[in-house]
Amino acid sequence: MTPASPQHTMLRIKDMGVTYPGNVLALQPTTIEFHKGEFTVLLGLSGAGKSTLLRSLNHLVQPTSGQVVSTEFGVLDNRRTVRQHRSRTAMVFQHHQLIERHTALQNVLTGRLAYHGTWRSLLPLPRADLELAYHCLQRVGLADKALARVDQLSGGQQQRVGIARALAQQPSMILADEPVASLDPATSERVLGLLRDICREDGITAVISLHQLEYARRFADRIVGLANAQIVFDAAPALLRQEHLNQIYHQQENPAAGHGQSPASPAAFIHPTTQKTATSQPKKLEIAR
Ligand SMILES: Nc1ncnc2c1ncn2[C@@H]1O[C@H](COP(=O)(O)OP(=O)(O)OP(=O)(O)O)[C@@H](O)[C@H]1O
Repeated sequence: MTPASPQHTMLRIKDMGVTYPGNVLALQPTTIEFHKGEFTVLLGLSGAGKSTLLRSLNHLVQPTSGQVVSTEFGVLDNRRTVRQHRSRTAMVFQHHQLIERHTALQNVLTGRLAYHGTWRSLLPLPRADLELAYHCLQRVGLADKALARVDQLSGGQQQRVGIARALAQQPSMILADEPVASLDPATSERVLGLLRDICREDGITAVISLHQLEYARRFADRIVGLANAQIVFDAAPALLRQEHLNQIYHQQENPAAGHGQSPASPAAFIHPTTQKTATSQPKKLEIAR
């Protein structure tokens, strides 16, 4: 696939910051764009702010400053645009969040609920929804498990049901928060490969948080590295060097420097498409811990 270009911006984050109650600064005011069809991996230590950034993209976490702007629906500053944006933004969770006693097909069908009003969703869903749900299960290789209860499926199969449910939503964007954290390495690779291939085929913009650097290198079109509540790297995987990893993982070149302080050198922001390098001086961090 041709790398996504800036002209195909899906979502713009403008000076968006998140401070949780208790004055916990989880995300410094951040400006970043996500492009159509791009598979972006968020990397960073635990507590760096990956989930906060990811979940604020559809206001599952409410930003405390700045804006999220959807190219399709506009600024997410009212319930209507948030609802419209969420209807086209599917989520994949670490622990699947499936209804265990229900079948795979029933779970995938819940991906259609965003398209129906509250009252309509109490009734059986239309046949077209059923066919779409089955097709989504076929795409993740689980057509033969459509009528199996999900608590009888393996962890990897359950996550594939989670992906099928996301696809049933016919999303333009998928947000996946550590989707392979509970899976063994072979299953993780299969699930991530499947997700990446489907997103490519359908031109879905994906933002995925991961802990595994090797998967980020292998599957991502773009890596966004976070440390201490701010972005310290944003570029294609091929441009990720040891110095950037030191920043993301807080490894100080000067061992006398304290662990967890802000990076000593400017962070690299290399546009994944143009591969031009610019530098941005990291702001001084004042993070309540
Ligand atoms: N609901 C909350 N209330 C208060 N503080 C929170 C809340 N959620 C997260 N935090 C704090 O915000 C910071 C960023 O957390 P976040 O979950 O975004 O990090 P992360 O990089 O996703 O970590 P992990 O990889 O462990 O999931 C952390 O200091 C965390 O303790």
